[in-house]
Amino acid sequence: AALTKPDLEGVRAVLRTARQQGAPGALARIDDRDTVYRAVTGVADRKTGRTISTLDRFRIGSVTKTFSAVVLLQLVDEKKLRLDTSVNHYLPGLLPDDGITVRHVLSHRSGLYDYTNDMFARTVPGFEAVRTKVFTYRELVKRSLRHARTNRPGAAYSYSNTNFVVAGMLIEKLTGRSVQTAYQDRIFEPLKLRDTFYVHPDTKLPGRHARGYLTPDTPGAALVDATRQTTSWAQSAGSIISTAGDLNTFLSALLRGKLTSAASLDQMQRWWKVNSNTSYGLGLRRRTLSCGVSVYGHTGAVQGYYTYAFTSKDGKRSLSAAVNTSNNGTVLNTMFGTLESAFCGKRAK
Ligand SMILES: CC1(C)S[C@@H]2[C@H](NC(=O)CCCC[C@H](NC(=O)C[NH3+])C(=O)[O-])C(=O)N2[C@H]1C(=O)[O-]
Repeated sequence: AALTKPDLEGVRAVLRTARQQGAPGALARIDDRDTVYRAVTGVADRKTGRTISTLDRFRIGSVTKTFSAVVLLQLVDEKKLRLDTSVNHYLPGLLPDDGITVRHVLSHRSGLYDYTNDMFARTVPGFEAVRTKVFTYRELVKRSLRHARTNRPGAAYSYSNTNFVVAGMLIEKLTGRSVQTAYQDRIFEPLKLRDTFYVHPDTKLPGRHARGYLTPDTPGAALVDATRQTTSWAQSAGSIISTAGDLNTFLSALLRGKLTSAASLDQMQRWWKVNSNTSYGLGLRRRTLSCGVSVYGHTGAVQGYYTYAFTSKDGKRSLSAAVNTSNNGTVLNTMFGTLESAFCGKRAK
């Protein structure tokens, strides 16, 4: 059934609320077939007061995981990788359990502990300790393996950044090139995502961008400008920089079958139930909204930025929304409302 018209006023109201709840700036862009809707409120830069724009680039956090999953599914299409084969077959000796397969990793069912739990237990000290650090993939996996696994391979969903660090290692091993080259050659270039970059370990966001502000754990404490960081703690799990428009192009192309075979897109959508309205496939989330419409994409949380990037089943309507703050659960929850307004339209009065 055709979607009801997006409720742009509803999106604007959500962004205003997010700003009242502590986001310096908020933006949203809906691409609905050939119609573009834009909404912004607040500032990209608290010092200069520059108004935020949907043209501003920002860190997309774990929306990066969908890009990494797409590259690996393209390698499946090229017969270089099998989803139900052990990770250790491709990366001998990496993991302590040969039973962990590529599919377990991409669906957060490997049981590998999330090293960021330790790293960011205390938000600002944790961030300051790593913001200029450069980690190897192996160092990050090693941090994870200091802990017991959360579940037997395949037995349960347990979100872990470690899984998409392993995904990055698989990409580099199987292509013989960096993940930056893989993203650029396989996704950014073909889709002409001119505002999308993987610059790790450079700390700067290229060109026009929103500055990101980390909310400290202490209520009322001043925001911390977190814009400059290597994001080396994240890499193939969370280091891509993009814009709302490019993310909409990416997710629409993905769901319209432009990036992988139909068989691989089906594999990405073999859903594991996370809670009553959310399921996870392979680097892809499905959210079922109050109006019964399901949307497909990912969310992201990286110091200074929250992102929602989702598209309809046929890829014809996409919404990306972002705020330039993080560690503010109220704002993260409020921003879910952009999905409701974009895909469910005006609430029936
Ligand atoms: C599951 C999530 C929300 S968390 C996960 C990943 N981001 C991280 O793991 C970083 C978490 C620390 C970020 C930091 N928080 C703290 O330090 C809290 N002590 C902040 O808010 O800036 C990402 O992105 N994912 C989101 C996702 O997939 O939606």
